[in-house]
Amino acid sequence: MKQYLALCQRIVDDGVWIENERTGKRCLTVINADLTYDVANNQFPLITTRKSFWKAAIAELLGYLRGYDNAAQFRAIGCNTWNANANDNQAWLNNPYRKGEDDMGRVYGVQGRRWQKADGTVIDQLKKIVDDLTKGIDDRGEILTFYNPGEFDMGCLRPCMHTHTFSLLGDTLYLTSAQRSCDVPLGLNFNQVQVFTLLALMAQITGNKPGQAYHKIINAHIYEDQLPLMRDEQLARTPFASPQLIINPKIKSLEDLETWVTLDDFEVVGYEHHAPIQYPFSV
Ligand SMILES: Nc1nc(=O)c2c([nH]1)NC[C@@H]1CN(c3ccc(C(=O)N[C@@H](CCC(=O)O)C(=O)O)cc3)CN21
Ligand SMILES: O=c1ccn([C@H]2C[C@H](O)[C@@H](COP(=O)(O)O)O2)c(=O)[nH]1
Repeated sequence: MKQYLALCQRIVDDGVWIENERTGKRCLTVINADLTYDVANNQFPLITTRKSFWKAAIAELLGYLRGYDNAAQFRAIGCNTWNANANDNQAWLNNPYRKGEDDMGRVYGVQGRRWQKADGTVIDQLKKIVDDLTKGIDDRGEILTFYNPGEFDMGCLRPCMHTHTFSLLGDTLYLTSAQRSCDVPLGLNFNQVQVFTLLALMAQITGNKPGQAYHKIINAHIYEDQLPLMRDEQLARTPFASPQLIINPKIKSLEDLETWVTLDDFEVVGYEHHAPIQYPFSV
């Protein structure tokens, strides 16, 4: 939590105003932030200086791992975060690849589970990684990447947290997640939860112990219309201690994640938080 607040404060103190053409808004921006989450000791990095809707963040991650490509699929498992990008962005609405209401196109999990090869076959990146880690193999290329420049024009948004690299030292699993662009008040609140949960889940289903998760962010920003709430409200609050994430131990395989897992299989204990803050969202 302290590292999150330190990043917010750094943006407020040292950020540079940058015009963003896609959203038509200015963002206060810094370059490069490195966050570390202690998954080994279950220090769940949930924001405590406002109420965090962590279940939606885990649902979003679950949708990525399942290869979802439609905002209705995300809604069905308890996540509303893709409605606006799928249905309210004019550039995507005009895009001939958009297949209709709620379609997100070839983003995130589509690339992770069904990366299209030139010969017509597909690559399931996640399955290869799970199979290797289960056998104790780290070939130094256990990389799940959603970043496919050849298909950017076929999706509603380029992936922000785009590459997850897994590493094994003995039977301890590490994760390094790379993010090119980060909406710190809204997106990072979710992304921290996702990096932590991804390592915890992958360790659990591959029979390894979780170690640390490293989250590397390139462009970290606060949109102009979010700044007063962050500077004057959220940053004035004193954080509480980290809660813990409890994952149903019956989740034992990738197939479990794909088939029966729901948000009821995740629980947070010891979550003390301040009042909610509703930040404006930019499409
Ligand atoms: N401008 C922008 N920021 C983002 O963080 C973002 C995008 N766009 N587009 C793609 C996804 C969607 N994400 C989102 C979208 C909405 C919320 C959001 O509204 N969160 C609220 C409440 C969520 C709820 O009630 O479930 C929050 O207070 O955190 C968070 C992340 C993250 N990503
Ligand atoms: O997981 C996510 C997804 C998106 N974001 C934010 C970062 C930016 O504010 C926008 C994406 O805009 P681009 O113009 O494509 O950079 O969404 C996030 O923080 N986390």
